[in-house]
Amino acid sequence: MRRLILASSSPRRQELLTQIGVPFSVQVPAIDETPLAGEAPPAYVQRMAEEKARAVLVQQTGDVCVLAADTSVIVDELILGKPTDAADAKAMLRRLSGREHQVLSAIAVADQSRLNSHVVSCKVTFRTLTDAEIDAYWLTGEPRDKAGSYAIQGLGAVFVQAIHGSYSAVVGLPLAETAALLGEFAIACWQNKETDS
Ligand SMILES: Cc1cn([C@H]2C[C@H](O)[C@@H](COP(=O)(O)OP(=O)(O)OP(=O)(O)O)O2)c(=O)[nH]c1=O
Repeated sequence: MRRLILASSSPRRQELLTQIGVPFSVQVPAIDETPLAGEAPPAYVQRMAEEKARAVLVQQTGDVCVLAADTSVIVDELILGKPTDAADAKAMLRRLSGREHQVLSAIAVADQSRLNSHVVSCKVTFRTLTDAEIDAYWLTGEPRDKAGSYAIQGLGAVFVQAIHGSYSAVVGLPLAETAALLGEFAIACWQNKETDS
């Protein structure tokens, strides 16, 4: 029986994969997440997801499949990852205030013979944020480990006026595309068909 490993430290990705009924174990990838000079955002997120998958795959033996993902916020042709500190987070949130931005999420699945990956784009529109709100949001702790310094699934939901595209992609794992990609590797979703919702 083929085992699936989720190469991720993100609790959101674990929850999302669990939601679609795919059994998996977790290993945390260690890679350098610095963009290359002039690297286009879709190429960057795809490379990150592929490198995370490869980093965990090389440590495995047997019939193993590895899934990894990467999420970045794109605005003004800038790639916004996780903030380095309070000032960085607040600058990101001021930049996102009152306008539309793009969220790019890449997924990669690899086994010992091949690696397939896919990039999903979603548009998110924020209402105007005040400086006081941005300060208060930073103090909640939520922005610290989130690309673009917000979480659509959390307190940051109050900033979101519109979303065009995959909600799960913004949270960190595009589920329709993940199910399809896992299917290409003979890993089915809905393996636990009981639902508590
Ligand atoms: C925009 C947005 C991002 N995020 C999260 C998803 C990702 O966990 C994180 C982006 O950073 P990533 O580098 O994609 O992932 P990560 O470092 O958290 O985890 P991994 O070990 O898999 O590399 O931002 C949200 O949770 N909600 C949001 O609305």
